[in-house]
Amino acid sequence: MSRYPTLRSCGYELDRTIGTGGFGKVKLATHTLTGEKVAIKIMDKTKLGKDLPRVKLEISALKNLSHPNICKLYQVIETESHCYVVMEYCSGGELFDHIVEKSRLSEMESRMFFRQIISAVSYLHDNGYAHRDLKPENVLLDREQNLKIIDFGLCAKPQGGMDSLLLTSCGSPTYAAPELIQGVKYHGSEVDIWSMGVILYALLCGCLPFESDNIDELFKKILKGKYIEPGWLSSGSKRLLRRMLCVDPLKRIRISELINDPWISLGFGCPPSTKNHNVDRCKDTECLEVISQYCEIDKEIIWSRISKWKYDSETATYLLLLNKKKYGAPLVLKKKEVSNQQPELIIKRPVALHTPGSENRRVVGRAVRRKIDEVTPTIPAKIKRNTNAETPQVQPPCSSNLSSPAGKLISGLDRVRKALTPRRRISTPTQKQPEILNIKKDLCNISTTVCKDPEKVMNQLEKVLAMRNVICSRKGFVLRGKLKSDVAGKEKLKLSFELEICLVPSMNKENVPVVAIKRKRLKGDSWMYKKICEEILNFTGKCETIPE
Ligand SMILES: Nc1ncnc2c1ncn2[C@@H]1O[C@H](COP(=O)(O)OP(=O)(O)OP(=O)(O)O)[C@@H](O)[C@H]1O
Repeated sequence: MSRYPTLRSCGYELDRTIGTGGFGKVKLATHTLTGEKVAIKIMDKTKLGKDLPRVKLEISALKNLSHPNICKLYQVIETESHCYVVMEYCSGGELFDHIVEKSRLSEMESRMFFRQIISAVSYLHDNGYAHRDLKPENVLLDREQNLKIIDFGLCAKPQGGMDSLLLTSCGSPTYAAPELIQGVKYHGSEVDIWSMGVILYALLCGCLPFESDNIDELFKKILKGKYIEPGWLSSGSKRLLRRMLCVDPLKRIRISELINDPWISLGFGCPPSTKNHNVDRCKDTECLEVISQYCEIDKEIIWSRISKWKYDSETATYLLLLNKKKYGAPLVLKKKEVSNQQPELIIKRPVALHTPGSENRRVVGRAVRRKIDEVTPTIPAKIKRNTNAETPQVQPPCSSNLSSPAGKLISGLDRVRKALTPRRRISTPTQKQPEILNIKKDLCNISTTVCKDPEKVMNQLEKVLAMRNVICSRKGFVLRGKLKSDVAGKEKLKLSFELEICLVPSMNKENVPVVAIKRKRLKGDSWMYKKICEEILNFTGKCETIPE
């Protein structure tokens, strides 16, 4: 029995947990109708307490924003106890993982990522929003290395527009602008520019400009605005960093100047795009046709419903089809076997979020109407025709080419993987074999070792972590590490992460798989995690030579 039956009845098959945040878990799932992967943020409303407004804010911001570098919202589902936010799945990991992987990025690579951040933040500011929690952990990457900003729980939309001043102090201390930590009134756009300066520094230097374990020390450093400029930085990047990390917000570079800074355009020949990007809100007749054939309802009727952008099942199906079209997948909607279950497109309407205590007669009235809606199908789909039939395929403009050299290589490796994989990984504590990676999917946060024995790598890892005072627990080939710190006599979790020993199908004649380590930060201090990962990466190169 699934722990989240609502998600199943709403047409989502849950997979593994891919993240943990302050509000709950983020799970990978499949939208069964389109077969597309999505990320679902699962929040227990009874545990949200005073954070409920933050969740409301995040949802309302995501509903208003549509930009290629902002994580897309597909659907919001609410029950009595839970709130599920279905989003675009970013399979490329956090931008932070790239810093960990490479220690620091080249100027060109940093520029490539940073231009996308500028494009998204400029769009946000143009639409009256300030993010207020920009940091590499809140910047994810999709499968094509497109950057996606997440976590809008601290964003602000000042009523009087972006020129009005804000007062709430928020964000992560290491990325916070001087005016924010002083507790004075500030402009949301200016604090975002400061955080972007910290991000650019982190990309180029692989460390933070202002750092201390002691919060008072950290604040002193931020207020002084003095940081080390490593010798490898170009004069252009140094100049730009100084303009972004300028203590006086009035002298700090503006987003319009940032877009046109010469360092930003170097090698690209033009500034980052700041076009209005609302492409997902456009009417796509091909996708509508697919839905129309599935439901046997006129396209125009369907569009009249979808264009209301309610972020219900219809919005999700439409946006996911658009997504498929973008990457050239066939536009098909899968029919579920007809049991007593409802078709996916007929789902319960989401119930509006409400703050405890705010109930009044109007809300009760709405709730009654909602109850009626819940039993009224949104699209009366006539699905009782062919049970397993699929809608006619609409050929996308460019199908993926499996006969290309890259396609052949991937399918070849896939065969090796299949030959080596005992169907599915048995994820029990007594798991005998490490997971065999699917190199088509699992590309990020993996380091290969020179060792051929998974058990030996596991033992050595445990030793390295024990030397760093990391508390480890092992389940099969997964090692969960926890680092605790003492805050005013109380033990607090500083960091938790997971390391998994996996096998990568090798391309040599013998087909002997390579032992690799897959890493994932679960919670806590990213920069502490980076230090531990650096030791692990260092160790992976020599684990054959480490004495027992
Ligand atoms: N769309 C997504 N695709 C892939 N992974 C995601 C996605 N959204 C979130 N994650 C993962 O889940 C983690 C937690 O997500 P998020 O930061 O949105 O949660 P939160 O509860 O708001 O966290 P916080 O306590 O930082 O505010 C992220 O760091 C990321 O690793």
